Amino acid sequence: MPPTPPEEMDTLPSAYERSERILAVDRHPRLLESLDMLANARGIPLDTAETPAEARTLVRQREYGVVLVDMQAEDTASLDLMEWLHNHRAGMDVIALTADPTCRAPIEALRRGASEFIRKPFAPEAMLATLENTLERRRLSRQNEQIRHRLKRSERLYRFIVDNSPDFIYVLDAEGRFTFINRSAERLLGMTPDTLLGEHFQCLIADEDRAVAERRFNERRTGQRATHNLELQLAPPGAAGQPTRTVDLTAMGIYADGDAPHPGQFLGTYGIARDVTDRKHAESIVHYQAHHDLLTGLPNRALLKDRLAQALARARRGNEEVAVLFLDLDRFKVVNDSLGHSVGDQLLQQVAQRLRACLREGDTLARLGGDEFTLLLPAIPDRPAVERVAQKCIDALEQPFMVHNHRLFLGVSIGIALFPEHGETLETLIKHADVAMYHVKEHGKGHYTFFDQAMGSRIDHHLNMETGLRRALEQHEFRVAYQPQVDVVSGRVTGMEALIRWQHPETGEVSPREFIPVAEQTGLILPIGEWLLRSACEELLRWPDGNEGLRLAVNLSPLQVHQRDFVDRVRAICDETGFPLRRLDLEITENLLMRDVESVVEKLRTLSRLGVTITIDDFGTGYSSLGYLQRLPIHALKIDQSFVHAIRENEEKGTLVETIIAMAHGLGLNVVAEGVETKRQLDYLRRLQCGRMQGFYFSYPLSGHEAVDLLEGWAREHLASRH
Ligand SMILES: Nc1nc2c(ncn2[C@@H]2O[C@@H]3COP(=O)(O)O[C@H]4[C@@H](O)[C@H](n5cnc6c(=O)[nH]c(N)nc65)O[C@@H]4COP(=O)(O)O[C@H]3[C@H]2O)c(=O)[nH]1
Repeated sequence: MPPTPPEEMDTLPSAYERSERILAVDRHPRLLESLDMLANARGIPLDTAETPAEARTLVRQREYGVVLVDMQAEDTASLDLMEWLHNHRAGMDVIALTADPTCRAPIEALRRGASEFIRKPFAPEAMLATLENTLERRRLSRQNEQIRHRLKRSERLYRFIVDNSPDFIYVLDAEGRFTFINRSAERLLGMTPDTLLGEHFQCLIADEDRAVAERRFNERRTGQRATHNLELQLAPPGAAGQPTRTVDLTAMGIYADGDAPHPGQFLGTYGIARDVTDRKHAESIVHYQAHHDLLTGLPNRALLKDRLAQALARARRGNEEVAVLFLDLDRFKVVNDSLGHSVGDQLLQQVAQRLRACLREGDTLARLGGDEFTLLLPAIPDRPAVERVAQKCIDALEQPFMVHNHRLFLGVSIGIALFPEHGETLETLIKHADVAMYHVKEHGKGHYTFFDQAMGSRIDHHLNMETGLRRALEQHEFRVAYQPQVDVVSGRVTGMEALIRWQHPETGEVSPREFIPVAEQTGLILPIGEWLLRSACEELLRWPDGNEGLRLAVNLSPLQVHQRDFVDRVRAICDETGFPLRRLDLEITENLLMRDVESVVEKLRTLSRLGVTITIDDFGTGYSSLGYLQRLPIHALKIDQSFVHAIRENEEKGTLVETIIAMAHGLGLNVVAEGVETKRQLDYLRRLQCGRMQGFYFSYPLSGHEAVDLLEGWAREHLASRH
């Protein structure tokens, strides 16, 4: 409940300035008459009474300031009246009139409550002067009383205001000890003002602010120059472990004035401290939010820019190099789209944690949004040092992540730009690191690379690519390459994988690794994919007799499968071209199974019933779930080439191939190994009973004519080996 202020200041009685009434008590009417005339002439209101009893009645009815009482010798009634008047109302003046020439009567009158006496007979002027003096004295005394009363009220009002001020109001003596503290000390510090009186102000200041407080208080500034807006942390004694409070403080020196014994002497300090803890806290939250990514707690783009600007300034002064690494997670989007944002968020938090562990003090890791991170390495000694950090990040993210019981595989592509070699400004460096990263993405992901001017701009590149792809469709710049798939048991070519090729009129052949991602992002993969399927079906049917059993493997983008009428489209192409569905092998990636599983399963089942076989491509690199595999009408797993290549490099990784093959056999699936390049790989895979293989060891992807030649050659060899 808010404290209530003291009542409004008393208003003065309205009759204050008016003359008070006088009562004259005398048994002689003539005297009363003459007194009445005198008073009237001066404007003094006067009543008269001839007996004490009449006087008592009037006093009870009206308020009189002065009562004149005539005293007769041996008259106890008038003395009793005086005593009664004195006791009846405090502050009433009783003036005794006496004809007694001795001191006895006046003394007796003063003893019984009279404040003055007038000896009879009296001159009218003397009587009037006495009356007026008495009235004036009474007026002054009342006025004093009123002023004292006002001051008291005013003092109470100011004390109320000071004590109930939300601010901490204090006065220090010349040595810095508290001589006054208002009650807000209790709210602010949890201490009563009494416990602080006499204590030195430093007992409230937090250690780190003591020096600055000492200096500022010692300046003893006053007037316009007084200390304002000094921010101090308070850590009151006995509040150990409590969060400190922050105050915004003013301090004004107090000096003795000209009338004092030592004018100009420093007497102490007066000031106000306002509790700004909550405001500071709110400010720091706002500041934190403005500079950090709230999901991972990492610096955001704004803070990164700030740090980068500082690093560049320092590097310029010291002739140093700075590295900016742009990191983009591989396969994150798939996880996020399929398993939901909660899994995606936790995954990002784990990624941030792992990346943080790769850094030294002074490095800045920032999240720029989505799955993009930027790493700033200030003052790097040389390129290999940057390469080591990049590799460390790649290795750190290569290990599987566990989120909600999902074992998830990510990877990271890193682009690097160096100051000053690749850019002088922060915008250029970030842009070039981004371009380099994009370059990595297009060339196989999971690596790092330094920026190169030849990479051009990412946006230009993307736009040019998109325009180029549209034109390529219209101008028939695509063609199909065929790579044989070999059954190593029978030694025959059992199938051909159709791979798209783009012959760019200006730049020559463009790798599908470069343009397929753009085609997928722009949706152009749909017409391109259909074109490839139709063209390959038509072409295979034109091949010479004897190839009727040859299967056609075609890569499908998830976008194609997610089309509502996907099954009808495949069927229509086979109907129109006359290519039997049972010769078609559709290669899909594991990532396809991340979204709309039910509908994908349904479509694949329909195709499977029609004789189409389904192969999981790049197996082992994506989000693998055996649970899905069991539910799907899959016929084969295609081991990703990275595992096959690993056979050459390191036997240990080769065991992964072993595991995949064993697992596939366990599920009753065929296994195709792709990217077989050496005899050693072939032998190793053969030992593991991998039946089908594909790779440069057998053949590079070929044009249609070359493929036909190859098939004829293999057929001859096969025949020869049989005879
Ligand atoms: N190092 C090495 N590489 C080998 C070897 N044997 C084959 N390759 C290459 O490995 C890729 C195999 O195709 P993929 O894994 O489906 O990977 C394909 C596939 O994901 C995509 N792609 C190609 N054609 C199409 C298509 O018509 N549709 C879709 N959706 N994607 C396609 O582009 C990727 C790259 O295709 P290509 O550049 O043709 O690259 C082909 C092929 O030329 C070997 O022994 N060693």
